[in-house]
Amino acid sequence: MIEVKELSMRYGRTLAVDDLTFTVKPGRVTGFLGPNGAGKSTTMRAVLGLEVPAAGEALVDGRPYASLRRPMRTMGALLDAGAVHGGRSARDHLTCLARSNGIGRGRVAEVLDQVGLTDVADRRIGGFSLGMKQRLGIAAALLGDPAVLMFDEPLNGLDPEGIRWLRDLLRSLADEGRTVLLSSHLMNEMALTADHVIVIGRGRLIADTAMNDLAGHFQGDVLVRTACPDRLAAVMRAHGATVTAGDDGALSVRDLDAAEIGVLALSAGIALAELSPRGASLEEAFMRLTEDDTEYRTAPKEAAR
Ligand SMILES: Nc1ncnc2c1ncn2[C@@H]1O[C@H](COP(=O)(O)OP(=O)(O)OP(=O)(O)O)[C@@H](O)[C@H]1O
Repeated sequence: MIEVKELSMRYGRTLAVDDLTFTVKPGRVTGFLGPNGAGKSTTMRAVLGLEVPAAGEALVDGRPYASLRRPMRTMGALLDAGAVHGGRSARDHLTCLARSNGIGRGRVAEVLDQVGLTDVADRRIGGFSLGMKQRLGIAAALLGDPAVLMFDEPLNGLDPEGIRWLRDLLRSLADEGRTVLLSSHLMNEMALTADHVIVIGRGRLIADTAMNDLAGHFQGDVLVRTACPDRLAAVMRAHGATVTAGDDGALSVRDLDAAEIGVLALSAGIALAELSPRGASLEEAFMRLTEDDTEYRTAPKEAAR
């Protein structure tokens, strides 16, 4: 379990993380989402004890990471796949890590196999692609067989096969009862990968919710077709709707629901050819969540459900 409690982090005058509280629970894949600069990496660095909080704390299995007796056996993390010594082979890199953390050599071959790097294990890391370095970083995180795993943007640099592989790996780690946290600024990637999502913007919590519920919290639009679109649009606008006309003459209507639109059309004597409520897409939900932090801060948190 990872607990972030009332955490604030500063870089000079920048408040990178602002009174952030959330818990990452075992047995599921939790996505950590937010636009660029939202504070995801800074929060993860705080969890690893790499930065000192201005306020609050971050705990791994109830303790600060720095105070863990055998940290690699408790939590594995990948923050920056590029931060490895290019002159070594993948096998040497993992063997050094294993030795300095009291982990048996046998684990090196196991994790190389788990991430699909066995065939290139004796090549210099300097010649690895970003995707291969991501796999190596994930192997290092898995080395201590930890119950908690945390990855910063692990999908970056992976090809479609690599992305599928990582999704399956994260799923199986969560199914084994481990705590899995991964960050991304891409909603669609996360939608396929995570069960639960924590969304932050400008260092503040915006949502902490099941992935399936995210789009449900946002009303989509209503698609309306009629032979008199201009007249109907004017009537709906007069009743507070936001109306956009598509190229095909269909109207996209927000701020009125389908029943209200039906009543307005009837009272104006306008026949409708189609009236279809449409749900918001996850991408749309994410954009709307993060476009204005304060407006959407009332998005449901898990504790309130
Ligand atoms: N070392 C640093 N020195 C100064 N400011 C920093 C530093 N690291 C991050 N910041 C600032 O802190 C804020 C949060 O950055 P952070 O990298 O944590 O965001 P992020 O959500 O991980 O973004 P991205 O998706 O772009 O990686 C940003 O305003 C960023 O400019």
